[in-house]
Amino acid sequence: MARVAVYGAGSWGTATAVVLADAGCRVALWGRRPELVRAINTTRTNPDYLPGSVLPHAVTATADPAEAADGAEVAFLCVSAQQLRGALGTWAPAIRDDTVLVSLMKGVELGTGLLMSQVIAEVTGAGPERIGVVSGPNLAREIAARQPAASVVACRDLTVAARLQEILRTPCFRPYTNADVIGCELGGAVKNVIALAVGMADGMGLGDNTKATLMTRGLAETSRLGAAMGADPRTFAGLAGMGDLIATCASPLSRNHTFGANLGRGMSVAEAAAAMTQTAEGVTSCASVLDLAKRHGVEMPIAEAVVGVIRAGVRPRTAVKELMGRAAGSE
Ligand SMILES: NC(=O)c1ccc[n+]([C@@H]2O[C@H](COP(=O)([O-])OP(=O)(O)OC[C@H]3O[C@@H](n4cnc5c(N)ncnc54)[C@H](O)[C@@H]3O)[C@@H](O)[C@H]2O)c1
Ligand SMILES: O=P(O)(O)OC[C@H](O)CO
Repeated sequence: MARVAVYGAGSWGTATAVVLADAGCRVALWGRRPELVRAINTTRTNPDYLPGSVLPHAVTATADPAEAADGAEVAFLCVSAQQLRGALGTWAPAIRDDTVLVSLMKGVELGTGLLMSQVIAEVTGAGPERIGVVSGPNLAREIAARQPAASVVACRDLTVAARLQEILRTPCFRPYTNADVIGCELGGAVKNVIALAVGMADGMGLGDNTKATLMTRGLAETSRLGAAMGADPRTFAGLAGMGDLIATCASPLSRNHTFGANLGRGMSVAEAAAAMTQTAEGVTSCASVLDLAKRHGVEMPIAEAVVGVIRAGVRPRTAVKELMGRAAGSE
């Protein structure tokens, strides 16, 4: 039985712990707050982040990073993207040098423009053969309810990706391997920004043509940035690209979509933020995605429009007018 650790007992960390337990692993789930750890171990649920889902007995929560790391072949990391660097700094001393480190996150670090795999490499000094990523159309509540879904496990070393595939595979969760770590991470980070835009369109009462346009042109922006960063263009047609974009933009369960819809209905950014109890990663990462685009000389007009709404108080209707008023182009 493989022993694994999941650092971060939020909604996705907890849902991933369920998948890993179903796949036959013994799972240590690290949580920051001792009272939540106690509640998880006594009620077998995570009342704050995944209420209603019963956790398998193979999942044990702990607030001690060393206890979580003990004997772990893989450490899955899952806090909000801007918290990773600080949190990993406290976990890393407890984690063995041969433990594979896997990001479950979908964001870009503000200021540095680093993807989560790059933050992991910088903080721990681990090489690419020890760093993986899981990304795909995986809304936590659906995964925890064991609805059939697929995802991508990426690592530059395909032997490691294949091991991660084995560790995560269940009758309901089907991971595919990929060596394109950057493409998978970009797909996940940028779709959050596009889901904010689609949510705004929904909130404004706009219809399916508008949303299909945002999703398709959003994927074009993602692919352009990916090409500039050395990603494999095929990744964006797969589960970590188009797949995740569709799930997030279409689902009322998506926090990014919900945040955008609240803005589209007329809430201010502060009001929309106050209405959230969980991470809507695109709200912060939109600025770092746009920053990355500028560094690579890539045009990302939808991401720019989202940053305008979130950071500069542009009204969603004005942002739509500006996008439609851009110079005509070719596909
Ligand atoms: N929820 C999903 O459906 C889903 C699916 C796939 C990927 N993701 C990605 O997973 C990441 C986390 O999302 P989530 O849904 O689990 O968020 P969440 O808001 O449900 O949970 C965030 C967790 O991070 C912890 N945390 C925050 N700051 C911390 C710090 N400084 N130190 C330690 N822990 C800290 C919180 O206590 C909480 O447990 C995001 O990048 C998100 O895009 C989420
Ligand atoms: O709820 P969201 O918007 O963070 O999206 C969750 C997952 O990333 C969907 O794959």
